[in-house]
Amino acid sequence: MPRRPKTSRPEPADVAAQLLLCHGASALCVYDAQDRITRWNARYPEFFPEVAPLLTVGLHFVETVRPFLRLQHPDASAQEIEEGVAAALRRHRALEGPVRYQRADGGRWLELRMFPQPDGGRIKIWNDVTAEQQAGAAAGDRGMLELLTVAHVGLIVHDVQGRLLYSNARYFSEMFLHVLTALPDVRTRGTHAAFWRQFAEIFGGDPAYEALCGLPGGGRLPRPVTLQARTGHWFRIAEEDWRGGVASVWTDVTDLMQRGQALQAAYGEVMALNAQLRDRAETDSLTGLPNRRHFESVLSRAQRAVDEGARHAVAVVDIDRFKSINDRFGHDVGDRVLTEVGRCMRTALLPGDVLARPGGDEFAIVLQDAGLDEAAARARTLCAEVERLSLPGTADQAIRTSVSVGVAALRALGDPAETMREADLAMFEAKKAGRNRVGVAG
Ligand SMILES: Nc1nc2c(ncn2[C@@H]2O[C@H](COP(=O)(O)OP(=O)(O)OP(=O)(O)O)[C@@H](O)[C@H]2O)c(=O)[nH]1
Repeated sequence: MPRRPKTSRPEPADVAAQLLLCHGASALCVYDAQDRITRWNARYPEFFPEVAPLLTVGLHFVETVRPFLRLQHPDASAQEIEEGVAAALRRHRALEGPVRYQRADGGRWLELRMFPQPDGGRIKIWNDVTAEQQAGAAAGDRGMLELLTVAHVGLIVHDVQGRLLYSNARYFSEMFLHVLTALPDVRTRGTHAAFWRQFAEIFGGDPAYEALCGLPGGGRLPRPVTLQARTGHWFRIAEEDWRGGVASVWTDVTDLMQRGQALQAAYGEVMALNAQLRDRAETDSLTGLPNRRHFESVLSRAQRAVDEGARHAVAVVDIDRFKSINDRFGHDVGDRVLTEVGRCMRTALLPGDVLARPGGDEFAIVLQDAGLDEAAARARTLCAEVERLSLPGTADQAIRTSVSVGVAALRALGDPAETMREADLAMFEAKKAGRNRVGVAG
């Protein structure tokens, strides 16, 4: 469905007026700050026939009251009429909540609402509630409707033909405006079905609103929906069958949604912190390599893979005569040597190999996809790379170092700790044989 251009957005107050201009069931009259009539809809003169012949833009409120009072009180003096007019003007200006009254001529029962406008003027809306008032059975509903007038939900009821029957002040003054500011043309479409149809047209393409587009003929929502108006407010809308028509209840859930989002953000932060803690618990802080704990879980995984047919080997690496580096250059330089040897070996290994620093000047490796020969060859590469490493010790003296390595192959259904001990022994053999070399277990 094509979207309508949203360039000529009406002002909320204007939209409010438009809404009632189109809803046949209500009379609407707009007054400026000086209580002069600026707009009205077709129902207004129908509701107030005595005003009809006078109606012009700029007609003052009191001019609408005077003829009515004269009609109702033909024997009243001019002063009494003027007192009545003044009282009516005071009520007009002081009106706040909805008022339900019967016209003094004994005709319609009306429910009057006033919506103050930013320019100091006001919109007055009258609903004809005669039928409801007269139906004895409706007495209970009336109480309920009065309750809903002050409730924190928006309520709108459409009759069996889909025409607006009732809307409480909250729905109209607060909630509907959030949506209506985005609806450019409500004038020609007054029914419930038309509302949803237009709603779908405007918001089509947005998944939250797509659900609404699927309504058959704009009929009642099959289940409640929560959606965000273009103003940022969130609404939960639930619709129920009501005497052949539809009752729609709009609840502003902005607060709830914002709290939910804040909660979700906090949950995300906690999860990120947990991940950080887990990382820290498994990382050697000096070299950034996996620590003993991490290595043990990698070793167990490698053993399980070998049990299932893979070929992996392990290696134990020990820096040669590391104590003397510490003694000659200090502990800080010793630390840097550990870090650099670690970095050098990491670069020399294959990406799938896992290099860890379990502690001291010792490293441990799981060599992926390697039998004993392959493992020994990769270990010899490590020795050669570390031997080439040159690190600044003092101003005039570079540090050269080497490593001794022991390798062993993981055996299917074997004990990985036992294999590590074998690699350790092979490393000691390499040390005994003169260092800077590889010992092979078995
Ligand atoms: N700078 C530094 N030194 C450490 C660290 N952990 C252990 N060491 C030192 O590393 C040295 C290990 O020495 P050994 O393995 O006993 O012997 P070596 O000097 O390496 O000699 P060989 O192993 O026989 O070649 C000890 O002096 C420890 O104090 C560390 O985190 N930083």
